[in-house]
Amino acid sequence: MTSSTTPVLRVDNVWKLFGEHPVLRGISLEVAAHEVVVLIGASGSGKSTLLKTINLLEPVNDGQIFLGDEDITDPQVKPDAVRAQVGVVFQHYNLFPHMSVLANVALALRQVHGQDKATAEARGLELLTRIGLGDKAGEYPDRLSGGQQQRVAIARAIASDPRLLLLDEITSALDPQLVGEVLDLVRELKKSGSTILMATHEMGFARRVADRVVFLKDGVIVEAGTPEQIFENPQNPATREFLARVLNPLG
Ligand SMILES: Nc1ncnc2c1ncn2[C@@H]1O[C@H](COP(=O)(O)OP(=O)(O)OP(=O)(O)O)[C@@H](O)[C@H]1O
Repeated sequence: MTSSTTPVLRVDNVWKLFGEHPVLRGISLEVAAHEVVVLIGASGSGKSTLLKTINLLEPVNDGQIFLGDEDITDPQVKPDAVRAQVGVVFQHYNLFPHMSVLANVALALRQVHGQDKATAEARGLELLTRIGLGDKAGEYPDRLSGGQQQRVAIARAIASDPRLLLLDEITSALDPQLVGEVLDLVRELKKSGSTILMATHEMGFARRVADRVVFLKDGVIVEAGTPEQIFENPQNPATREFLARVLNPLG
């Protein structure tokens, strides 16, 4: 049985290789209920791959991943049953271009959760209104700005109240002036109690939204701590070097 102290997510000594190349090397990580954990690290350090293993888009070579009490790396587990409990948003919003914004948000509720059209669309409209895009429900995605499309993708991911939300570089493809509106939405999700694991290159955002920051280098967790610990008092030389580089790219 899942007790109140069971983490929502527990990654236990996960290894992932592409061919001979180990991309995740013994990753262990927990995300507690209502916690926001932010993965930082250089390009290629394994952030996206880790998120993909949790969503069962990439099989692990070794180790286990638990969602609550369930070992989702057990071959008996059905990926669709896991994905129904885990909302995901990627860098590119992946909205269906031929469907209205509302239909995009309602789709998962209909397909994955078997809701009828009217129920799914009512929930979709409620969410779009909550994120300030109720008036765009009937539009096609290409009529929206990148930031608005990404907010719709987030609305779609949270439509079914997932236990865990995975956000993979959700602002990387956006013009800088559109980043803020997406980040504000994530802060709101945090306030409303969502459990989130996200990868980002936005250090300012990691600092503002994270309960815990995890620094990955070459597939290893080098250091983890509160934003204050990581950004103001990093202990590991590799963390210090990474932060110096990304915070002062010209310095
Ligand atoms: N499908 C794949 N086949 C082979 N190698 C892969 C595959 N996906 C990722 N890799 C390699 O795994 C390593 C980690 O990639 P990953 O995308 O997880 O890093 P990342 O930290 O998310 O980087 P970024 O910040 O650029 O998104 C990289 O060396 C990448 O080239």
